[in-house]
Amino acid sequence: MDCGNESRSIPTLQHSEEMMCTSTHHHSACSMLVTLLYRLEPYMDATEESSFLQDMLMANSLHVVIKLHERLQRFSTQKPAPIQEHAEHLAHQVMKELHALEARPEITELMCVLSKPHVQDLLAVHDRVAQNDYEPKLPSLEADDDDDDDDDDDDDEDSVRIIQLMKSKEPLGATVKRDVLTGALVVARVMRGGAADRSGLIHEGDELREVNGVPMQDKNPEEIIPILAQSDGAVTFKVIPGTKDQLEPDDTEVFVRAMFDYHPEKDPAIPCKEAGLEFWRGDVLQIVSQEDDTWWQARRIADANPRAGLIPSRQLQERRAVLQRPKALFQTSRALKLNSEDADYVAIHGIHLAGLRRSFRRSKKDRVKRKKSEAEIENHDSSYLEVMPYVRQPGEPHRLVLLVGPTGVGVTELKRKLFLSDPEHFGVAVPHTTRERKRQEREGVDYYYVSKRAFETDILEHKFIEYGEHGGNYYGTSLDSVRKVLAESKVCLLDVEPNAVKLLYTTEFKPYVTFVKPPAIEQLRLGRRKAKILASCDEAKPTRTFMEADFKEMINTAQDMEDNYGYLFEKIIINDDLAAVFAELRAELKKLEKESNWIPKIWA
Ligand SMILES: Nc1ncnc2c1ncn2[C@@H]1O[C@H](COP(=O)(O)OP(=O)(O)OP(=O)(O)O)[C@@H](O)[C@H]1O
Repeated sequence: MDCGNESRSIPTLQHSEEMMCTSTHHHSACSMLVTLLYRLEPYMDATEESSFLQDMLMANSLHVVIKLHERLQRFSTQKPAPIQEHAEHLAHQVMKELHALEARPEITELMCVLSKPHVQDLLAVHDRVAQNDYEPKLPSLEADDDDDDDDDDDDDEDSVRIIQLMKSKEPLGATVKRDVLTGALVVARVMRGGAADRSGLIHEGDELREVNGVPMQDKNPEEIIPILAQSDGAVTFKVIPGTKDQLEPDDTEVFVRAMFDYHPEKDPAIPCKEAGLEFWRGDVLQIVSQEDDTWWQARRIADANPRAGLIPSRQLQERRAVLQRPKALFQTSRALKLNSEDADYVAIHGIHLAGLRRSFRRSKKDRVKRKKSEAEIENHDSSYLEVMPYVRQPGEPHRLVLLVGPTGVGVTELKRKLFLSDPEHFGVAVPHTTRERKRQEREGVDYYYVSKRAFETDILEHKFIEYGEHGGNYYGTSLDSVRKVLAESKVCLLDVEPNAVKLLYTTEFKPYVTFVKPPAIEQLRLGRRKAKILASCDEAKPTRTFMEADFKEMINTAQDMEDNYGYLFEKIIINDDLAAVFAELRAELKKLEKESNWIPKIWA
């Protein structure tokens, strides 16, 4: 090989490398090929041979194979751990969600990719590998003639079934109990989507005779767990099939929002703690089986795990709720007296936020004062609320955004910030008043000015969401003023007392109820040092700085609100760092407008 040849071949290779090399590993593969070519060149006597070899070694496919080989080599020492074990189920859920969204090119493309058989197979294989669901091989089944010699009962041999399952990392997904009548150990429940269910071989009511050759006659249900734990790979069950009908295929589409927290390990009544499903208030659950009146089977939709868990049925939970004594009646907000002039609260950049005017806000507080004697505890759903996915269609009004919180927590501040962030997009309902219009004010912008008689007629006709009296005048927010904002295709921001939420809990408004919660008292002391609240009735000035008692009352009222109305709250935000909370709420509202969200089924 002469120098001329060398200087020709190497640049060609380098040119090829630039097109393909994306990693240092690949670079080493390319250098290896260059070296190989270089070493072989002295043994080649024809240009044809040389160019054939060069072509072969330069082929893209060869480089890709080498690159793959190098990657795999790396993983042979690193052993990557799966991020999650149920990719197939997750892809299925994603497809369902995408289906509900409006068709955009990227959505269509993703759906197309996810529905390709080879992508689905790839995900299935991924899951099997992630769950170690591939080894060892099932041993061949021995004839059970010998075993039957030991049986001291005279069951019909044909009815005994031998089942082998491969044990992977996931639990079997079945519970067992002792049959009180026969004393036999039977399969009490097969958890939907679990290993036993997917095998299709174990059914509720099957009698367990042996597990891995160990007779079950004298065993307690708990004693099976160590036997299963000891078994490595295949688990053999000898069962007598029960008479119970087999489970229907899993096609239930019942979704609920949980109204309470549930921790199975703390529930003494659950038949099997390990089979329980933990959840928190607000979680959306898919109910996959309601066969048992007391214990349902459900999955949390946010989980990728397809195996269902046990949860208390609606019936059970409501019975439990009735037995619990209601907490102290809802404490009303601080009493206020009509001692300040009727001043604007906000007039920034020429934007008057009528819904934030101090006189109006005070009237709301007075209204609360008047209603103090009314019990705020209502009969409410204390278990599950059936929900369904919802995506706003183009042209449809936005969901009404309701902000609820104890006095001084920052509801008005958040509403103001949201409105000012995009006055074209957000709107605030214009309130009604019976007081005189001031010179600088405009009808329908600052207030709707109406007579006392007209206001009282509207009260009787239930036109107000809330109303109150302040300085001898009525103030109130009407349903129509909210409708007006929605009709302008704006997101209507409204803060109401929690007892008014129910009035708006309709298909028309589809309210998104956000509860603004105070942080711990230490944070309040620190963060609200300079903040001002509306003063109480016996104070000369209309606003003043927070006092210790304000913080305590805020926290107590928030707790009462959560206890009594928490079932209505779709979002809870803790108003600590104002800028962060505002950003979170803004992002949440954006998501609400674009993505699928869960709404009560009764709004359908
Ligand atoms: N996260 C926060 N950090 C510090 N100050 C805050 C925060 N949120 C609100 N504030 C301030 O606290 C005060 C009370 O807030 P705001 O007026 O919004 O209360 P509110 O919930 O509307 O109660 P009310 O209806 O009784 O007026 C205001 O001065 C406001 O700027």
